[in-house]
Amino acid sequence: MKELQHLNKYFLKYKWYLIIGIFITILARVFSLVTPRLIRESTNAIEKYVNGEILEESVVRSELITNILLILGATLVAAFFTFLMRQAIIVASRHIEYDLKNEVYRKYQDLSLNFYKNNRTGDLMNRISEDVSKVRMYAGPAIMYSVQTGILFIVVIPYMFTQAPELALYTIAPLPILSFAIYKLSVAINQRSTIVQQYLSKLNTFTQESFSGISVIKSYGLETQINTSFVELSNENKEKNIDLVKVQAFFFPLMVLLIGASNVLVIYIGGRKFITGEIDNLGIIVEFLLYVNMLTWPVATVGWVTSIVQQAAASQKRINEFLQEEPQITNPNNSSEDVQGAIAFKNVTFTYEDTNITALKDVSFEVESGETLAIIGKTGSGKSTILELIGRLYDVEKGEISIDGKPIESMNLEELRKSIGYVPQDAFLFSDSIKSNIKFGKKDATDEEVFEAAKNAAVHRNIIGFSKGYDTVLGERGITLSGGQKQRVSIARAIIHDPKILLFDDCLSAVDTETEEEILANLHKISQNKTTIIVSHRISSAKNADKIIILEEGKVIQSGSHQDLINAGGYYKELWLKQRDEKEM
Ligand SMILES: Nc1ncnc2c1ncn2[C@@H]1O[C@H](COP(=O)(O)OP(=O)(O)OP(=O)(O)O)[C@@H](O)[C@H]1O
Repeated sequence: MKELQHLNKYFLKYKWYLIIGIFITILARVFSLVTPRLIRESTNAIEKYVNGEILEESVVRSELITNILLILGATLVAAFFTFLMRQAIIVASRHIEYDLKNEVYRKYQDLSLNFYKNNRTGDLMNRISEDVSKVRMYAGPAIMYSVQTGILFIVVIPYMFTQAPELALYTIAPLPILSFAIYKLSVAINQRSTIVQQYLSKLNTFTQESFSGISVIKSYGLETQINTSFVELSNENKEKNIDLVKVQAFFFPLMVLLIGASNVLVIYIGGRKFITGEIDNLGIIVEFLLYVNMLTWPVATVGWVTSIVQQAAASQKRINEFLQEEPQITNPNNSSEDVQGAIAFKNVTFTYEDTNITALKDVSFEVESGETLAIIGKTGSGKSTILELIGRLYDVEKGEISIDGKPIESMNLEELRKSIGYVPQDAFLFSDSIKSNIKFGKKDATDEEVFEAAKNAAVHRNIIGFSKGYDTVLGERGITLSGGQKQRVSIARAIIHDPKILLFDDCLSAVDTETEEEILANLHKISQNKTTIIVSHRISSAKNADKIIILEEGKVIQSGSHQDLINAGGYYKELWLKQRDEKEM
C-alpha cells in the first residue's frame, strides 16, 4: 500500500477538514447510540406495567413520551452531524481529487513528445479520470466509513459484552462472515466493473472513430459492415454488464440473509436466556436487536472498504508511474535569452527512438539572423524533423544545433520556444472561435492585431465572409474550414506571436499559387528582422529564399541560392522545370 503514501501531502494539506470530519463522525455516532438504550428502557417500562410492577399508567406514559422526545432529539442531532461529517470528509476528498488531477495534468504537459508516443491517449485519459476517481474513494468514503465503523465497534461491542456476554458473542459471531463475504463480493464486482469499463471504452473509441471517419465510411458504402461491428461490440458489452449484474445481485440478499441470521440468534438465544432467568428483562433483547442492525452495514463496509483501498492502491500505482516519469527534454536554466535567430546545424544526426529511423544524417547548414532558408526534398527526407529539432521537441544524439552561437540544450527552454513561431504540417485548430485560435499565439492581442495577422496570412477576406466573422466557432459543433483556410489561420497564429524565428512546415501546400504568392510577399515584408525557414515541395515557395537546401534520405545533397541550384543542375533544377511546365500547361 506504499503507493498511497503519495496522498499524504494532500491529507496534510486538508488536515483540518479531516480532523473536524473525524471529530464530527464520533459525535454523530455517539448520538445515534442513544436510541437503542432508550428503547430498551421503554420496553422495560412497558414490561413492568404489564407485570404489575408499575401501577400508574400515567407514569409509564410520561416515561415513554420523554423517551420518544429524547430519541427524536438524538436522531435529529445525529442526522445533523452526519450531514456535517459528509461536508467535511467528502469535500476534502473532492479537493484531493481536484489537486491530484491537476498534478497529473501538469505532469502530462511537462513530459516530452516521446512519452506521448509510448503511451496511448486512452491510457492517459484513464489515469486522469478513472484512476483518480478510484483514489478519491479511498481519500473520502473509505476513511469516513472506517472511522464510523471503528467508533461503533469500540463503543458498542464492549458495551454489549458488559450487558450480556454470551448473548453478545452469539450475536456478533456471524458478522465477520458477513464482512468476509462482502469483501469477496466487492473484489468480484470491481473485477467485473473494470472489464465492463474496458469494453465500454472500446465501444466509445469505435463509435467516435466511426463518426470522425463518417465521410470515408459513406463514400466506401461501409455502413452495414460498420453497423455489424458495432452490434458485435455492443453485444460483448451487454454480456459483460450481465456478468456484473449477476454478482451485484448477491450484495443485498447476502446482507439481508446475514442480518436475518443475527436477528434470529438474538431472539433465540436471548429468548432462551429470558425463559431460564439468566436475563431478567426483555428490553435487553430489543436493544441487542437494534445493535445488530446498526452494526451490519459498518461490518459490511469493512469488506467493501478493503476492496476500495486495494483498488485505490492499484490506481495510485498507475498514476505514480507517470508522475515519476522524467521529461526527456528539460530546461537547463531560467536565464533570459535575447534570441537574434542565427541558426546553425553542425553534423547533426538524429534517430527517432520509437521507430529507429535515422531521419537526419550528418546535416550541416547555417542561416543568419533575418535570413530566409528554404528546405526542399522528397517526402520522408527529414524536412519536418529539422524544424522539430530547432524547437527542441527532441534532443540530438550526434552533432550540435546552435542559435546565435549557443547550443540550444544550454538555452532557457521556455524562452527558446517563445522565440519560435511554428506552423506544423497538419494545422491544428481548437474547437473555439477563429479569433481565439489566432490569439493562441498572443493572449493579449487586440482585435486590430488579430485582423492584421489574418490579412498577412491572406485569410481575412474568408473570415469576414462567415456570418459570425472572427467569432465563428470551429470544430465539432462549429464550421469546418477548408484545408487551405486552416493552414492560413495557423499561419496567422504564428505571425501574431511576432517571434524571432518563423518555421513553416509545408503549410502552403493546400493554398492555390496566387494566394501562396500573396502570403509569401506579406511574409517577406513582416519577416525582415526574423529568421524564416520554409519547408516545401514547391519551388515557388523556395525560390526567393536567401538559401535553399535539398534533402534526400536525411542528407543535404545540394545547397545554395535559387540561381546557384539552377546553374548546378540536379534534383532542384528538375523539380523547377517540372513545376514550371505544369504551371504553363
Ligand atoms: N515522430 C516520429 N516518430 C518516428 N519516426 C518519425 C517521426 N516523424 C518522422 N519520422 C520518420 O522520420 C523520417 C523523416 O520524416 P520527416 O517527417 O522529417 O520527413 P519530411 O521530409 O518532412 O516528409 P514530408 O514531406 O512527407 O512531410 C521518415 O522516415 C519518418 O517516417
